[in-house]
Amino acid sequence: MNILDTIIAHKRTEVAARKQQTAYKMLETTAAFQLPVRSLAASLQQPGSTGIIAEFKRKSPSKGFINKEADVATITAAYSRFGAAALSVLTDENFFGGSQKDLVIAREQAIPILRKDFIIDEYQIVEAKSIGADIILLIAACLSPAEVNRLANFAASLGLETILELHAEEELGHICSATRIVGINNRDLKTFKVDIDRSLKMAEQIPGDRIKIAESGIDKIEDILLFRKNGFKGFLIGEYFMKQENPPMAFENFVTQLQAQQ
Ligand SMILES: O=C(O)c1ccccc1NCC(=O)[C@H](O)[C@H](O)COP(=O)(O)O
Repeated sequence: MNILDTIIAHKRTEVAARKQQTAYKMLETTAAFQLPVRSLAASLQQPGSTGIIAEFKRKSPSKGFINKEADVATITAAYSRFGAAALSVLTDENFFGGSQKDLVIAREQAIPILRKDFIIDEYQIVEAKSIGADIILLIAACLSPAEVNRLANFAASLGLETILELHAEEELGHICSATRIVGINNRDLKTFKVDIDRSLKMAEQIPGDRIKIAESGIDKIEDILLFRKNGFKGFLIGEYFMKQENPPMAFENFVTQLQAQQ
């Protein structure tokens, strides 16, 4: 089994247990469930948007702990204040040290929030809405095209947006009408290998009416400028900021330099 298989096997057990604990109907009663959804598509297309989707990430299977003591309120507030187009908050506990509570805290910010997790079941999408997420992620490497279609349409029925994440050409068939936003992950989730050119190699094959996001391994202004030249509107960045001694300051400096190049 590769790491992705391990994560998904664990996720199935986790979701089954949570379904026993909290019924769908209960999830729909939270205050966050009623909150208006903020659009990632709109945020990324706003003139002058940095396009940065800043990820709050304490640890990862590839790196172990990146920033064990990171404070979600402080860091997400700074990301929002200094110009992130959206936030990504990991809610997986076992492999990424995240939590649903982190997302609830980050929801104080006025920008769209991605629930970054391994979604395999409608229940997790209702959960995402119940904690205030605006966007969910569907990963082609662990879902069939029919599952992506079903889950993305279900998310849309709740008003949530979906990022469909691809890594390989064979996954292009997962794109469907409900997946308007397509991310290309430069990281192979089965081997952890990062190839920053992966997004560029696949860019041309993504239909022109989709909003393209480059994900993982981004640590330079030049990367973003090159992605933009190739039609990308969004840039998902986690580790680069989270591993710095002062993630808010690192983020502010990065955005200042980026804006100087615009
Ligand atoms: O980051 C990992 O090690 C990882 C391992 C297995 C599955 C998913 C994984 N990461 C999810 C992501 O794709 C990233 O968190 C996201 O794109 C940000 O990447 P980075 O800027 O390189 O932290």
